[in-house]
Amino acid sequence: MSLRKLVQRSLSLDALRNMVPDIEALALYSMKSWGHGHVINTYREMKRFSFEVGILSNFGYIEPRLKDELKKNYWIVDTGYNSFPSSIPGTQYKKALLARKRIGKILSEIICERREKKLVGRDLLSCLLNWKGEKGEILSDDQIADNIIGVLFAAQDTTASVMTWIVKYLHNEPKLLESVKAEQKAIEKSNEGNLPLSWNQTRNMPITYKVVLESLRMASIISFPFREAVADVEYKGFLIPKGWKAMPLFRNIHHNPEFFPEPKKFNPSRFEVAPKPNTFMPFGSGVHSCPGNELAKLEILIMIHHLVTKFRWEVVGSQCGIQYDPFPLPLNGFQARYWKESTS
Ligand code: HEM
Repeated sequence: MSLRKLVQRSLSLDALRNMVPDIEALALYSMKSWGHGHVINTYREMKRFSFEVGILSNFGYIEPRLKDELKKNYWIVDTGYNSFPSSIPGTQYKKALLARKRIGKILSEIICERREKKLVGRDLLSCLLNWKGEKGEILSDDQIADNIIGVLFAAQDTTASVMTWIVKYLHNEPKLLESVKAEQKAIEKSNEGNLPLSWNQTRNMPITYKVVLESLRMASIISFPFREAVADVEYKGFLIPKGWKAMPLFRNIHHNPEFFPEPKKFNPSRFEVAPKPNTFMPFGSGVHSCPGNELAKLEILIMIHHLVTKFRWEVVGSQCGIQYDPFPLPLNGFQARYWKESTS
């Protein structure tokens, strides 16, 4: 089985079904400190949540001590990976390189324990540990660590920036927020306010789901993927010679009025009709399309459920502007004050 298939399997609908209670617990835990009216950087909070979900899907359970170590070092890598590459001690880049080495050691410890105790699960690490190539070859600890870090990286900032945009879009559209709230309150009520969300409930949130799709379109946080023509390609009378780099601009396609009328308008109801093939590709397309798309949507829906049923929020400072981190984000990570719904 190819490595990609392995990642796909660990993130399949079947695997995700069992993760709903754990993701919900992580969402509630992440929102624990909200609601006191102090200013919160929404993006930073969403990053904490998406990181926790990433850890869950990669490892299932890991010892709190190792998780804390992993978290601490991952944040150092996160701060430094995009900084000026310098090996001078004390620079962000150098610190990130050292943290990456420490992550390798932490992962080796986790891998060693799993191998010794013969622990098996459906998480990505278990799948990687059990992987056998066509000739019976297995993955080295380094290869496993690279894959784990790659998936953690692909999972965190992407999902966190989409969630931040959603909070902003809902804030800008009070009527829409009311409809989403009504949908989610009805679910909460049917659970008598304290039962956990079920898988079926997460698959039956039509208004909220359309908000997620429209946010993915509007924000188009991955503007384009990198591709290379593997053969000469003729496209609309132009020749793209074999070996040339090509960048399909998803953002332009998602904002083309021919496919999405009034593209600058946030209008989830446009998704009542399925978009034409190859006009809506927030998770890419083809052999390298995102294997984490269902997990991303699931955690976003769970986050929205608790956000709108438990909190109200007010933006702090300017609402306009975008920053790149490297994905597009509302300026300053959407700073807002959050209050518990029941309190004034
Ligand atoms: C809203 C959140 C997310 C968005 C918008 C997103 C989008 C994308 C896009 C556009 C690609 C590139 C596809 C291409 O090159 O054609 C991609 C690749 C990838 N994504 Fe995501 N992603 C998200 C969340 C996740 C999550 C939660 C995971 C894992 C848990 C994940 C794992 C991956 C991996 C492993 C790849 C590389 C696939 C390959 O090269 O074969 N992503 N993602």
